[in-house]
Amino acid sequence: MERQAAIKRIEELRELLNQYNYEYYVLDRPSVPDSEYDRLMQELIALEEQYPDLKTKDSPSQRVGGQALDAFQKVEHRTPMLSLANAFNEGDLRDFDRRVRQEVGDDVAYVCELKIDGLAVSVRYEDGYFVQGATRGDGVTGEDITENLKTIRSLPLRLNEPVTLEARGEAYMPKASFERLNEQRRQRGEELFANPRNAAAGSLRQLDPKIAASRHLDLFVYGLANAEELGIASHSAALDYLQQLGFKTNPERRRCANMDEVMQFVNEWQEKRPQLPYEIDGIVIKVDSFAQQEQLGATAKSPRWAIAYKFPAEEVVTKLIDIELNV
Ligand SMILES: CC(C)(C)c1nc(N2CCN(c3ncccn3)CC2)c2cc(C(N)=O)c(N)nc2n1
Repeated sequence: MERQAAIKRIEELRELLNQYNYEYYVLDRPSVPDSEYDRLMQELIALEEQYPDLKTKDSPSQRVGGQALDAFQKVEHRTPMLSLANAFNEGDLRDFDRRVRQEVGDDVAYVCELKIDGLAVSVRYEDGYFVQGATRGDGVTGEDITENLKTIRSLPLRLNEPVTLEARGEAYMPKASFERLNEQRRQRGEELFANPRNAAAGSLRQLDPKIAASRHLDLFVYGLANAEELGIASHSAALDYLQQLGFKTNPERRRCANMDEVMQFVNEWQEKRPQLPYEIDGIVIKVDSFAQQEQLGATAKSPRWAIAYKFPAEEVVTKLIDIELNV
């Protein structure tokens, strides 16, 4: 194909592949079969090989994984990635609620989110383009896993607006991908992954992005590191904004007016947890208003405006029940 035609065709392919990718991996509503997506991707890769100078950093072809790295570079997080204090029962949550109200008064709302059992990551965008992704690490210094994160189809390579931001999220391996991967490893006599979290961590620590691409990881974003700079007033508004930009946010979040509604959400998801296509290990509860978050501040380790309610470990409970019932 001659150059002018190639320029036009590459542009068409990019638009199509980005749209199909968004429908399939973010909306979970594909409009074309995988075979069509793969065919167009192969055509794009061939044209970019014929005209390498036409390849751009947000091209969908970046998702199949490039050269293997020798090592991961270190990345200093501009804003530290804090930890979360844990709650193990309703009493702990009531104590948290009391401390919050003592500080900010009774007019407080919470946002409840499923606590995805994966690996916390930070992703930076400049003028709308994905430029760097890193693991949480120790909260201050993480590892640059940009090339591996590009293989996560629900991570936009370019946002719907040309904004500069840093988003935080949880990379995870869906249960189905985990079962398929362990079945493959079983057949090859390889060591199995104990759970989807370990599998996701092991996959993102691969130096060869083609291996990461083969693991079908996914990502939910759950926050902005620089929300106040962007003039956003609450956590709910930040999540809505992230969704508008093209990120995948978890749909099962709920804004609660008090701790009774929070407990309802916690109990509901403790029951419904097995039906989810991914593993969760609890519920994260956050004060919604950023002004109130500011008032509450953070300890050296974790915010005073958020807490993680941890579910009892699922597998241990079932094993114990098995032993009891099948003695
Ligand atoms: C921004 C804050 C600090 C409030 C925050 N921090 C989180 N985490 C911190 C501790 N993390 C951590 N990881 C490893 C070692 C120590 N802490 C792992 C992420 C969140 C994790 C999830 C999730 N998993 O679904 C979520 N919906 N919201 C979060 N929000």
